[in-house]
Amino acid sequence: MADAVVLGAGSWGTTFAKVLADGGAETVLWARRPEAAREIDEARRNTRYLPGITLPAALRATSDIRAALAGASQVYLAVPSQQLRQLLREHGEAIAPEAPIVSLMKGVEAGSRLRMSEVIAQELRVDAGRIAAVSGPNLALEIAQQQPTAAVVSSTSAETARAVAKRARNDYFHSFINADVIGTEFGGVLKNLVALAIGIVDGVGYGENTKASIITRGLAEVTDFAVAHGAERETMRGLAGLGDLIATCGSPLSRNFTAGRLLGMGYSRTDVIARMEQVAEGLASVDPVAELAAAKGVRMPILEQVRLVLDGGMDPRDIAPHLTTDDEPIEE
Ligand SMILES: NC(=O)c1ccc[n+]([C@@H]2O[C@H](COP(=O)([O-])OP(=O)(O)OC[C@H]3O[C@@H](n4cnc5c(N)ncnc54)[C@H](O)[C@@H]3O)[C@@H](O)[C@H]2O)c1
Ligand SMILES: O=P(O)(O)OC[C@H](O)CO
Repeated sequence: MADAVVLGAGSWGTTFAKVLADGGAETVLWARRPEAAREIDEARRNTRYLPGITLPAALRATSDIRAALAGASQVYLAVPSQQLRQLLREHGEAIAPEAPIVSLMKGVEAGSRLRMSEVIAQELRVDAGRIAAVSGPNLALEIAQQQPTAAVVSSTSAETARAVAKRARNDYFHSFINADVIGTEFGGVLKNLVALAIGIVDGVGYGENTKASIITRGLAEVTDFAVAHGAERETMRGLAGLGDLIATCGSPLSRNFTAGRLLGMGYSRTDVIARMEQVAEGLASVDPVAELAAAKGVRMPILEQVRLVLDGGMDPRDIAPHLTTDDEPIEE
C-alpha cells in the first residue's frame, strides 16, 4: 500500500512523483504505456519526458492502474485536462474511500467549462473537502533537476491541504497552503493564455517592453477574471498567480510559450498542434475561458487577441492587446 500514487507519467507526473519520493513518501507512478513504466522501474529514466534525469530508486512504476491505486493513501492526477473525466469514469471506483485526490493539472474542460477540481467532484461524487489543487511556478524539468521552488496546495479543507503539503515537500520543493481553490486553479489556467501571447510576440520578434507590458496587463486581466468567478484577489499575487505567470512567460521550457512562439512565427493552429509533442493546455482552454469571461462580462483583450491569432483572424504582427482602442484613457 503506497503513501502516494501519481496517475500520468508525462513530464509533470514523473517530476511530481520524484518530488514525493525524494520527500520520503512511498510512491507509485502509473504510466499508460507499459514500456514507459518498465523504463522508469528498471533504468530509473523517463527519456521521452525528462531527458538526463535519474529517478529515485524508491520510486516504483506500473502500467496496471488498478494495482497502482489499490489502497494508496493519496492520489495525484497529472494527465491532460481534456482526458481526466474519462480516466476517472473508467478507474475512479478503485480510489481508496478516504484518500485525498489532488489535481496537478492546469486546464478547464472544454464543453463543461469546469475546473479540474470540479470535474473530480462531479465524476467521483466526492465532497470538495477531499480534493486539493497544486499550482505554482513549476516548470517540470527545473524541478526534476532539483532547482529549489515552491507551490501552493489549495483545498477547502485545511486538513486535506495540510496532509498533502506535508507529503509534497522535500529539500528542493516547498508546498504552502491556501483555501482559495478557485483562484489557485484559475491562476494556473490563465497564465497559460498570457504565455501564449508572450510566445506570439517573441515569435514575431518584439522585445522586452512589449512582453513586460503584456505580462503586467495580463496579471490584471487574470485577476479580474478570477475575482469575478469567486477567487481572492490576494491569491493572484501569490505563487499560483504572479509566480506562475513570471515562470511560464519567461521560459522556453514552457509548452504554452513554445506554442505561442510557433504561432508568432507564422504556423497555423493545426501546424502548432501537430508540432507539439507535449500538452500545451492553453490551446484547449482559450474557448472555455472566453465563454466564462463573456458570462461574467469580464473584458479580456489579451485572451481575445490570442484567440483571433489562433483562429487566423489576426496577423501575429498586429497583436498588441495592451494598446487600448478606447477614446478615453482607462485606469491602470
Ligand atoms: N510540465 C510541467 O512543467 C507542468 C507543471 C505544472 C503543471 N502541469 C500540468 O500537468 C498536466 C500534465 O502535463 P504534463 O506536463 O505532464 O504533460 P505531458 O504532455 O508531458 O504528459 C502527459 C501525460 O499524459 C498521458 N496521457 C495522455 N492522454 C492520456 C489519457 N487519455 N489517459 C491517461 N494518460 C494520458 C501521456 O501519455 C503523458 O504521459 C497539465 O495539465 C499541465 O498543465 C505541467
Ligand atoms: O509548460 P507549460 O506552459 O505547461 O507550463 C508548465 C508549468 O505550468 C509552469 O508552472
